Amino acid sequence: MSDQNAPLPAEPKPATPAMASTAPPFRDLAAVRAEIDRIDDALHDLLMQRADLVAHMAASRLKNGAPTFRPGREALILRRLLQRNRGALARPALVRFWREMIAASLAQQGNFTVAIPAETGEDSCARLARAHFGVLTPLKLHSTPFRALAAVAGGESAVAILPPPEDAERPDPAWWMQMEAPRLRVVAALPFLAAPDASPQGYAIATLAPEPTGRDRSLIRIEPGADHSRPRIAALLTAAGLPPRWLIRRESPLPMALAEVPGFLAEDDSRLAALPFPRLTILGTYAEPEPEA
Ligand SMILES: O=C(O)C(=O)C[C@]1(C(=O)O)C=C[C@@H](O)C=C1
Repeated sequence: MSDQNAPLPAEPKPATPAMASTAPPFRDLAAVRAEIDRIDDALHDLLMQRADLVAHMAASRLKNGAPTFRPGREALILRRLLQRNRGALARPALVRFWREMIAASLAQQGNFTVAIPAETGEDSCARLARAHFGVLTPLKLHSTPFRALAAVAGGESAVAILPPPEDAERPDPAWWMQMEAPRLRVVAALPFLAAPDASPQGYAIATLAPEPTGRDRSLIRIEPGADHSRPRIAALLTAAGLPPRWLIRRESPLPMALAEVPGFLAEDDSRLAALPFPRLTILGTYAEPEPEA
């Protein structure tokens, strides 16, 4: 037997059937479509099983009164799937499918609406809310970000999606300056799939306890002292082991700064104790977004 005809070493077995090649050598269109129908049936069976499990979880009080919306758990699900994603399925498509699926299971577990401030523009909160909570989740429009926050604080909506903070001076206080923390907390940065150095296009705010995911970021609001310029605040945070990814400062109606720092920051974190600011509030902690490509 020549080398050419020698039996080939066995192909390494895929770790799971899902990782097997999905492009068998079909010769005619009808055969490919029959295979697609077979896969659709299998997917549908699994989706029904998933929905039944969620229904069981909701009905059996397995969650024991815990909130329906678990942004940390959602981030962990998506991270795990993105990690195992292979072949032709694009990462944005994968995230799209699962966001719709998760939105469906949120809807299954009770009334779930998203509060957003009325606005226009391509990067609007409505577009982010649709991308994150799917096309069927009801969006409730409010005249201002504060009213959207009040709807969440009052239990009318489960979550608000608000625009990213900007340091441009405006007559009105920004939402982050008046947000009632820790009752309200930033629980997600959107979109979840983003360029590694991109700033979030919006934030999700809810009345939830923080949940670490292993790779998180935290938002801290600082009421600075007289000698705490923006560079000085950045230097103090860095010296304390909390180098800001970004930092903004507003002067009106009161001097206030907001910093995003890497990691999951708890109220009792020793790094906070050393900081000399008159007041510091953790506004939230959330999963670091995953890279698009
Ligand atoms: O794990 C839960 O607690 C669920 O409610 C299930 C589920 C999901 O569909 O996977 C739905 C909503 C939560 O935000 C997180 C996860």
